[in-house]
Amino acid sequence: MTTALEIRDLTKRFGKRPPAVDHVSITVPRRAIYGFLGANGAGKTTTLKLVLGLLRPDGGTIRLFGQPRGSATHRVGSLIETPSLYDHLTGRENLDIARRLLALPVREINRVLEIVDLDAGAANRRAGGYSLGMRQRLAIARALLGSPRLLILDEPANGLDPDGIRDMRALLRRLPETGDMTLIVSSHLLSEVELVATHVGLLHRGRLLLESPLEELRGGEAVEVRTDDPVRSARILIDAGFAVATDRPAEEPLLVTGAPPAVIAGLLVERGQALSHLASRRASLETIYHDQIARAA
Ligand SMILES: Nc1ncnc2c1ncn2[C@@H]1O[C@H](COP(=O)(O)OP(=O)(O)OP(=O)(O)O)[C@@H](O)[C@H]1O
Repeated sequence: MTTALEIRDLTKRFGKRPPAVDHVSITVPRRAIYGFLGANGAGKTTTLKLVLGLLRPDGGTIRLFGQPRGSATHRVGSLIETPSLYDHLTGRENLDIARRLLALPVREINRVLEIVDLDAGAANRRAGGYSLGMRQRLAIARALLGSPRLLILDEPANGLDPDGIRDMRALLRRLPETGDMTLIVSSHLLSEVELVATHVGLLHRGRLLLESPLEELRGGEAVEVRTDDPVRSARILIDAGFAVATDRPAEEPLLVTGAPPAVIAGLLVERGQALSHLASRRASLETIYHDQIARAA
């Protein structure tokens, strides 16, 4: 069995508005770090809450490690929205409450503290005095109690300063190495996801626009093109079936995907466009993201 999470045709409506999650199908392979992307309101949190059983779906199925969600015996750890901690208790005491509820041995606390890199000094201080980054790490430590095989983190880097973001990145990279663990990380920070994810899924207005291993996605080259008439050049390229990023500042070169540089140059020159710059660039997740959103519009 190689799939940690398999979602088919999942739908969730709130009242009479268009569905927040609209026939979404997602496959997360085991041991993946799955970057779940989408703008604010795309439906990421709703999807994750459905996976966790915090909301009831209107349609569709969710399977965890090959079993229907409700009967899955594997523990799923999660951090959804801001961590709720007991501020008057120390980090260690916060973990101990959760540990008792799960009937786990005391040594479990040191294990998870070590993974999230909270040292004894920090663990013995009151959580109320923690920085946001430390709070996030403590909440992740709590989610790791009992060694869940699937860990779901909703925007774990939200609100963190650059140091906090760097620490979180290192932690996310480390997690799958701590055991047979699969990670789903929702985020709108594309550059962050790019640095940690093995797979990405892109949600847009409740629909899944794209799902792919990150490497496959980035395999496509992006080509920068500058001509004396970028609007006309873009039209020529789009009409020829190539993707042109449409949301870049006018002074930036056009960014084209879907063909090698020579083909793009050949087409533009053939159509009378004066080419002043042509450079090949590895497509960033940001380019791919905006390209996909533009296609869906
Ligand atoms: N409990 C609720 N009642 C009504 N509408 C809701 C509820 N929860 C979410 N929604 C709506 O569903 C849509 C998707 O929201 P969701 O929070 O899942 O998006 P998201 O991708 O997680 O965005 P964000 O990054 O802002 O958290 C939004 O239009 C939101 O207003």
